[in-house]
Amino acid sequence: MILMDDIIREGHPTLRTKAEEVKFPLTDEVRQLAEDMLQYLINSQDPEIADKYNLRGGIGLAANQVNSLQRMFALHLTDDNGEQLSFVAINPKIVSHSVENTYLPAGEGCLSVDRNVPGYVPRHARVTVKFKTIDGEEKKMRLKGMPAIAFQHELDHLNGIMFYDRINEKNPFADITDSTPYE
Ligand SMILES: OCN(O)CCCc1ccccc1
Ligand code: NI
Repeated sequence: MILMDDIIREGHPTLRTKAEEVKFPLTDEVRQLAEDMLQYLINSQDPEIADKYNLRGGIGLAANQVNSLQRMFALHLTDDNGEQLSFVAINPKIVSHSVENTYLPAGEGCLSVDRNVPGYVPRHARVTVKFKTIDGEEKKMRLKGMPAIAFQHELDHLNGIMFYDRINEKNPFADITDSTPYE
């Protein structure tokens, strides 16, 4: 099982390296890693397991964060309608997005960042995404709200981008044009 010790922290070069397309069919090793990443999120959201293994709660986890350059990330969260989203996105792409932006008024955090970095992180309010599942199935989804924000946070990781790269340096809480806070 993935533990906090397996999650690399800022300063580790893999966080700034672009992940490579995953080849299908998946090797057993890549499949296992994908499953372990999703399991980490499920464990981290279970109070007993998280407490027992000292896991930081997360709704997403990208391969870079466990020192792998496979182009995939796991998401495990409930959307605005209470729908459970739980999947590994392999070779994910944003195929289109809204002009409108959004951001979390409380800012963002990251399992690979052991400090608070205040400021608004501008994200597309709505995204249409494509990816393959562990079983090689092509998926196309329209996301908004927290799922949209999380998908973009994870996809950034696959491109070596950290959430604070997107915060306005001069004024971290500057009004983000064309945007509505996600509250
Ligand atoms: O990359 C995953 N991660 O570091 C865990 C937190 C993910 C996250 C996603 C959206 C908004 C805030 C935090
Ligand atoms: Ni992160």
